[in-house]
Amino acid sequence: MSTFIYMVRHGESPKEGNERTRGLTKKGQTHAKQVAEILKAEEIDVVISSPYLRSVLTVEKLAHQIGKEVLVFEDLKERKFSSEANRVSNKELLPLLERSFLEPNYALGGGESNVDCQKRAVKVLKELLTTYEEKKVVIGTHGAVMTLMMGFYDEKYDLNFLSNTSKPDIYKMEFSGHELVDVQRLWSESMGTDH
Ligand SMILES: O=C(O)[C@H](O)COP(=O)(O)O
Repeated sequence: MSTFIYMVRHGESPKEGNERTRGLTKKGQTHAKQVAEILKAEEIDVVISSPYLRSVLTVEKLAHQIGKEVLVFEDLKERKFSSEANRVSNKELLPLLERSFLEPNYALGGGESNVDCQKRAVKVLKELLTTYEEKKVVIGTHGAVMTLMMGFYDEKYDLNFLSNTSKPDIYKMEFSGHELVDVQRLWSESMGTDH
């Protein structure tokens, strides 16, 4: 029997504000409903999330649908890009990501590198694969940390992959033990997304 990890990148969130506490826009709230609807048939066992509100809110509806609460893991938070508590603008983020995927140890002062972020998030993911062996586990997540977790198992999940993901997005990863055997995208862009 396989273990399934569903990476659910959060829905649309306001483009400004505190990284930890900004929630979902109206459209993002619709995204959360769509996520719950898509995953209804999957018979999910457990719903886990990054501590950031936009991520929790994207998977909360789904958790309640199966009679559970969202379990939050601090080390599943988005890569910390800088020392700022507020969102880094897209204009600053793109060159930072480009450099980070070429130089995985690169970080701004007060921020994390890709290597640091991948290390702490994959540690959690490995623990989850052991704790929830043969179960179906949803993880509410973010673009960079999700790509780094997926990239640990297959290097094709790189900056190009990240650039082609949407908000929200859903990837169903199938594991045999700790080995990744298959990935399917469950979100369809035709459902309306944010980039
Ligand atoms: O998923 C992500 O890329 C991060 O959480 C950033 O999302 P944002 O575009 O809402 O800032």
